[in-house]
Formats: sequence, C-alpha cells, structure tokens
Amino acid sequence: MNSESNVAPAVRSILEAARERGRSEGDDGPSGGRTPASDGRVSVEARSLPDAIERAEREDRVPVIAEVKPTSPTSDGTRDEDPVELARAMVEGGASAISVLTEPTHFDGSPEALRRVRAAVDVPVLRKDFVLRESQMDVVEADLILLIARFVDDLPALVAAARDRGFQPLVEVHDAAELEAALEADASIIGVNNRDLTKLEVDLGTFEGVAPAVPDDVTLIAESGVSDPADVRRMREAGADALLIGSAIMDHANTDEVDIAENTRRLTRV
Ligand SMILES: O=P(O)(O)OC[C@@H](O)[C@@H](O)c1c[nH]c2ccccc12
Repeated sequence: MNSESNVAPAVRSILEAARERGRSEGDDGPSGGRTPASDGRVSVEARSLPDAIERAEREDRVPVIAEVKPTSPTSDGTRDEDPVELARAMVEGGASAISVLTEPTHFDGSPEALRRVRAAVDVPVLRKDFVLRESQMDVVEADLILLIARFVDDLPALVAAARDRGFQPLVEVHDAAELEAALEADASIIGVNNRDLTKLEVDLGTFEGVAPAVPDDVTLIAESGVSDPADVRRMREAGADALLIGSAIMDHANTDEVDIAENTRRLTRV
C-alpha cells in the first residue's frame, strides 16, 4: 500500500503533518492524558465495539458511530462546541460509539478532546487520526484506533502493535486490493471509506462494491457520505454492521443552533 502519489493536495498536507507529529515532541515524550506503562506504551482496557453493536440491534437502533469532527478539509464551517457536550448529545440520540478526531492541523481535533470524551461517556470511543507509526499510538487511550491501509507501510505490524496495547484496530480500506491487505493483516473490524482520498469525492457505491468480498465474521463499517435515512437504509442493505457518520450529525454549514441529539436520532431510528 502506502501509495500517496496522487492523493488530493489537502490529504498530502495532512500526511506531511502526521509524519512530523511525534518527532519534534520526542516520540515518547509525555502528552495529555496518556497512561504510560513502564515502557512508555499505553495499555487500554477497551470497551467492545461488537458488543455495542449487538446492544443497539437488540434495542432496535441502527448501530452508528457518531463522529466529533470540529471541521475538515471538505466541511463548510467549524463547530467549536465542547466535544464532551457533542458526544453526550450523540449518545442521547442513540449513537452506539463515538469517533473523535485527534488530528490538530486540518480537523481542529486533539488527544485531550478524546480523553475528555472517553471519560464522559460509557460507549466505545474511536481515535480518528492518521497514525503512521507505532509510537503515535502512545498518545492517548481509546477503545478503537484507526489504521488507514493505504497510508501505512506495514499494516500487519501496526495491527499487532495496536492489539498489544489493548486497542481494537479499525482498518480503513477503499477498494478490493486494500480489503485483501486488511484481511491478510488479520483485521477483524474493517471500514470501507466511501470518500475517495485522491479526489475527496464521496460515492456510496464504493461500499456496495467492496462489501460482498468481506467475510461474515468481520465487523463491517460503512464510512463517510451517509447523509439521510435513505443512505442509512442503503448501507445496511449492502451489509454494513455499523455506520460511521460525521458531517450529517455535525451539520457544519448550519450557523443556527443545531440539535446534535436530534441529528443523531434521525439516523439511528430508521
Ligand atoms: O463526515 P462524513 O462524511 O460522515 O464522514 C465521517 C468519516 O467517515 C470521515 O470523517 C473519515 C473517514 N475516514 C477518515 C480518515 C481520517 C479522517 C476522517 C475520516
């Protein structure tokens, strides 16, 4: 994998920033909220995502991972409410898990936001960032950590490193070749990103194209571009065990007060 030659300029810039992060701070330097073991690694007791999905199904909710994403290169605005308040409203609206952007330079995220969210809610929390090296995992505790198949050099090693720390790795793919790499790396939670990182365009057909090749025992997540109940139904029919939804809940462009709980509810009660 690790092909970034023709990704969108915004994505290239995100990756450059990610590559630098952790170096100047000293790869193992202290930072907000992590719980270092004696060797400087975090060690987590993760809240199970498959269990949270099962609970939602039992309670007739669509399993949704709702994303605290203050802004993004493709968003029309910035939402600067307290991440804890946003996360609480998402859980109130039926979210099964919360994703928190920790990327600082393009998404206005922070590890501290994730630490505070995880302390405030009892559902699993995903760390959404561009983790490229093992040492970048030791920044903050989370229940799940994102690994983007396309951008990492040694996916099997990073999957193993994540599990060593107690994280549930969520491996993000965009096509059949990346899916194969994820399966070879022994991933058991796989997300198909509907957003093409070369053009930043969204096509829900991406999930529909990749999903049939995913084994049943994998927890399969449809990521990005789900904007209304019809999209929720479409992704569920194509085999999504859960949906990762950010923008439709955050509603960045809306400058009026937005009801995050209600935005979440309309996608979990489909
Ligand atoms: O806001 P959306 O279209 O609902 O998408 C959420 C999530 O899938 C998206 O933020 C995302 C998917 N993969 C990523 C990798 C890094 C940062 C962000 C992402």
